[in-house]
Amino acid sequence: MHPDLEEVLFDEEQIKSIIQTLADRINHDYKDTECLMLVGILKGSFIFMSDLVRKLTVPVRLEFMSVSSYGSATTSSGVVRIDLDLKKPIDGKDVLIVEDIIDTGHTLKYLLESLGARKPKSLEVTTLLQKKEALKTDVTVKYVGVDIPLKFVIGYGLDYDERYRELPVIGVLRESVYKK
Ligand SMILES: O=P(O)(O)OC[C@H]1O[C@H](OP(=O)(O)OP(=O)(O)O)[C@H](O)[C@@H]1O
Ligand code: HPA
Repeated sequence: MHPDLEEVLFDEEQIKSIIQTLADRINHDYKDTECLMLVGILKGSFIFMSDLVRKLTVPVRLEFMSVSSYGSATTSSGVVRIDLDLKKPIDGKDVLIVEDIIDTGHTLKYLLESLGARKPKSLEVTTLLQKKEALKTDVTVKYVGVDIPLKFVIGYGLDYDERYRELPVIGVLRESVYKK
């Protein structure tokens, strides 16, 4: 186990199984789509997106957006800005936002408002992790991999101060790392 981890929440096998369950639901629900546009939110979703897409059997297109939310390294403030936007219109398309984690929900609320205003045919969200108890907004997430406790997690794309994204497992960051 990485020395900066307090505990591992999900190992590689558990992550794989969570993603397969999500993919099964998405494949079922979008079986009649002409094309599902997956919008990965950088950077955190990059590993989840790449594993999820290989389990999908419906026709897909991949797009990415990058947003920043202001705050400290472990909390977001609610002020969100688009750094990289979609290059093409999404009107009339089935759109699925792909997130690694929903925490306060501020980032997602902003994204839903921004993308919803562009008149997609449908707009839903999948997230690998959700901290239900941390939600401060009224966002609805249809495809949630797993609910996690109120702890700061890293690995499998998730960072602390741009570190640990490469860890193959998801675990809780030791408080001593960010309370130095
Ligand atoms: O629900 P919220 O409290 O808004 O937090 C969730 C957001 O925070 C993370 O991104 P972050 O801004 O850390 O950027 P990153 O994806 O580049 O790590 C995560 O990927 C979500 O986009
Ligand atoms: O627990 C978390 N870990 C990493 N990034 C995050 N962004 C919001 N919550 C988290």
